[in-house]
Amino acid sequence: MTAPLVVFDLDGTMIDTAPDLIESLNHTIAAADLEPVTFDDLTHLVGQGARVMIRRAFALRGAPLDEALVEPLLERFLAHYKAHMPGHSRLYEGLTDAFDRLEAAGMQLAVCTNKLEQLALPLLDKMGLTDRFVAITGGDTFSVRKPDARHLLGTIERAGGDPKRAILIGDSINDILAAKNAEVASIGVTFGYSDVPVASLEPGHVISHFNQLTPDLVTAVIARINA
Ligand SMILES: O=C(O)COP(=O)(O)O
Ligand SMILES: [Mg+2]
Repeated sequence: MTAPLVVFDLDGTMIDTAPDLIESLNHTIAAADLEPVTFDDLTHLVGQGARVMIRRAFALRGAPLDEALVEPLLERFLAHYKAHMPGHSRLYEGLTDAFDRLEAAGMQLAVCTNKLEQLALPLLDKMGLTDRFVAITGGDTFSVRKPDARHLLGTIERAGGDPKRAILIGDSINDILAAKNAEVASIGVTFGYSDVPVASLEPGHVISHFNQLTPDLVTAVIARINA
């Protein structure tokens, strides 16, 4: 039988990237004289990748955004983020111990993030995580991204997994909706960047620390969705 596959979101789930996202976004929008954003703002801005984050920051400030400036602003963001990577980013507590437990139980790990590949791949590398995963997909790996089911299903396919024996661990509506759209099990984490309580999105289960992420929990939440 196919090994169970545990698919992780990146920003706000495995890695606390908020300080770096905020710094790079503020550097970007400063070019248009927009006021800096805060962590609370970020929870409304993040989730659909850097391009959408920039667009949402302009909307937040009520500033018109000239379409011709979107790509130059994105380049400004990417250059700043890459130059400072890994910046202040840190793994959430207990993540690698959870990886060890899941792997020891014969489970495989993968990443499904809306972060662009050119940011996600080097960041995972710098955080020493790349070798853990059988597949890593970003917001531009396919023509669609979370919450579209095809992003998650494409990730599971690349990992050689089975959607009925997979689970997505994520912090935001894009994750939980992608899992629901794909009819894949899900676990929401409370410590990420959701602008609503993750429990209100009705994932299969909610955890507040990675010490709660055990092989038994993964097996139980997957079993429940197939019942
Ligand atoms: O960078 C984003 O906007 C979202 O990234 P995530 O899918 O890893 O949370
Ligand atoms: Mg996230």
